[in-house]
Amino acid sequence: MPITTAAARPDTAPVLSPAALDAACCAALKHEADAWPKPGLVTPVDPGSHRDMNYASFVDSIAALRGYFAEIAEAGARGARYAELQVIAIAAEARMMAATRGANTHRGAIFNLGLLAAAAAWRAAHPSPAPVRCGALVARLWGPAIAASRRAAPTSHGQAVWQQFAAGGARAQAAGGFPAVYRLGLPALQALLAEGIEEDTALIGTLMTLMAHLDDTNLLWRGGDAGLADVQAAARAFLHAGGVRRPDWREALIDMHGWMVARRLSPGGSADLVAATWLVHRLDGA
Ligand SMILES: CC(C)(COP(=O)(O)OP(=O)(O)OC[C@H]1O[C@@H](n2cnc3c(N)ncnc32)[C@H](O[C@H]2O[C@H](COP(=O)(O)OP(=O)(O)OP(=O)(O)O)[C@@H](O)[C@H]2O)[C@@H]1O)[C@@H](O)C(=O)NCCC(=O)NCCS
Ligand SMILES: Nc1ncnc2[nH]cnc12
Repeated sequence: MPITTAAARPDTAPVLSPAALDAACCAALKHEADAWPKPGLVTPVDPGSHRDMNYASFVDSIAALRGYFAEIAEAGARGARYAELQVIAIAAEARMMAATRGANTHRGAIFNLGLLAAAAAWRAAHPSPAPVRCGALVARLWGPAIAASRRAAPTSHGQAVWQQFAAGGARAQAAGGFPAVYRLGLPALQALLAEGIEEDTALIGTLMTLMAHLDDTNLLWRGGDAGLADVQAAARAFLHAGGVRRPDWREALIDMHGWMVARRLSPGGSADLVAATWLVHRLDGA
C-alpha cells in the first residue's frame, strides 16, 4: 500500500472500513519492522538490543494481531468507552504474548495504533463538514480516561519510569493527541517523501527525528537519564549532519547501532510512533 506525499488534511481523509483499518495498521507495523538500519531495534538483519525477540517474533506478532484493529475500530465507531477498548486491547496483548512466547513486541503499538484506528472509525461513523485529525479525536474521546488510568494501573516499566523520571510515555502521548506524531514524525515523513526519498528510507529519517526528541520510556527503563540523553544527542547530531540525505547515512546508523547494542539501549517507543506516523499519514489524508 503506497503512501502519498502531500500535506495531511482531515477534510480529504479517506474513509476506511474496519477491515481496511486493520490492513493499514498491520501494514504500518510491517513497514516499521522491515526498515533497516534502526539503531538498537530489531530488524530483518539482527535483533538489536533484544535477547528475547527477533524479526520472526515481529512477523508472528503482526499475524497474531490481525483482526484486533478491526475489532477495536468497530468499538470506536459505536462510541465505546475507554474501559471497553481496554478489554479488547488486553486480549490482543495476550495473543501477542502467546505468539512471541512471552516477548513484548507490540505493547505500545497495540495501544497507539488501536486508539488511532478506533478514532478513525468513530470519525467515519460521525461525518462532519470539518473533521478533526485522529490524534485530536483520541484526546477528545478517551484522553481523560487514559490520563486517569495511570493512577489505577498495575506496575509496568512505563509506570516505574513515570515515577522515577516523570516521563509521561505512551499514555501522555495518547492523552495529548499524539503530539510527537503530528509535530515531529509526520512533518519529517512528508518532507522526505516530498523530496522523492524512498519510503523505507523516509521511515528511518522519521525514526531519527522521533528519537531526537521523544521521552522514550524504553530508553529510560534500560539506560536511565544518561541513556536517553546520549541517544537523543546522537540522533540530533545525525540529523544536523544531513540525516538520511547524507550519502553515508547507513554507515552512520550502523555505527550508532553498535554502541547502542553494547549498552542494551532500544528506542521501542520511537519505533511504535514510526508505525503510528505511517498510519496517520494514511488516515488523515495526504
Ligand atoms: C496502557 C499501556 C500502554 C500503559 O503503558 P505504560 O505507560 O504503563 O507503559 P508500559 O506498559 O511499559 O508500555 C508502554 C509501551 O509504549 C511504548 N512507548 C515507550 N515510550 C513511549 C512514548 N514516549 N510514546 C509512545 N509510546 C511509548 C513502548 O512500547 C515499545 O516497547 C516495547 C518493549 O517494552 P518493555 O517490555 O517495557 O521493555 P523491554 O526493554 O523489552 O523490557 P526488558 O526486556 O528490559 O524486560 C516494544 O515492544 C514497543 O512496543 C512501551 O513498552 C499498557 O501497558 C496497558 O495497560 N496495556 C493493556 C492494554 C490496554 O489497556 N490498552 C489501552 C486501550 S487501547
Ligand atoms: N523494531 C523494533 N525493535 C524493538 N522494539 C520495537 N518495538 C516496536 N518496534 C520495535
